[in-house]
Amino acid sequence: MEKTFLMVKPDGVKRGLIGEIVSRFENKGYTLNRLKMVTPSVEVAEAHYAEHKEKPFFGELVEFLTSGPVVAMEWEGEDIVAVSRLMIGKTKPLDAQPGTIRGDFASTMSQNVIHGSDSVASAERELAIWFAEIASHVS
Ligand SMILES: Nc1ncnc2c1ncn2[C@@H]1O[C@@H]2COP(=O)(O)O[C@H]2[C@H]1O
Repeated sequence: MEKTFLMVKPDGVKRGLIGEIVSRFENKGYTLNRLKMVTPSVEVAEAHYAEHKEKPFFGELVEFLTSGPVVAMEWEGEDIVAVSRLMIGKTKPLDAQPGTIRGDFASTMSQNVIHGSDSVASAERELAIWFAEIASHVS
């Protein structure tokens, strides 16, 4: 069974969307294996967004992710990586279809409520960051 890493970002937590987001994946039939609410350290945020290190918005990404508590989760289910990306919707607000999480709740590219791994390899890498190897840095 496939696993993925999903995270309610600080804006989603502040706006009271944890229950709504968790419900969508529960209603879909997926299994929530692990969940924790933490304010990420800069180290964890930088590790999570390592692939965007050279992007002009990297600093903004890290600053945003460390701005408050997030809900980090491991979910499991058939084809969950691809299906959860469909449920999350596109990053660009103009492309995010109504009915998707971002389509329904996000209006900007930078504060978009939820993160979901984009491949099985990313899911493994991100789950290791948030739940194992450097979990001691998550304060
Ligand atoms: N042009 C951009 N400006 C600011 N943030 C961006 C831009 N493009 C992508 N992002 C953010 O980068 C994040 C990378 O992964 P996420 O799925 O968490 O969500 C993405 C967006 O929030």
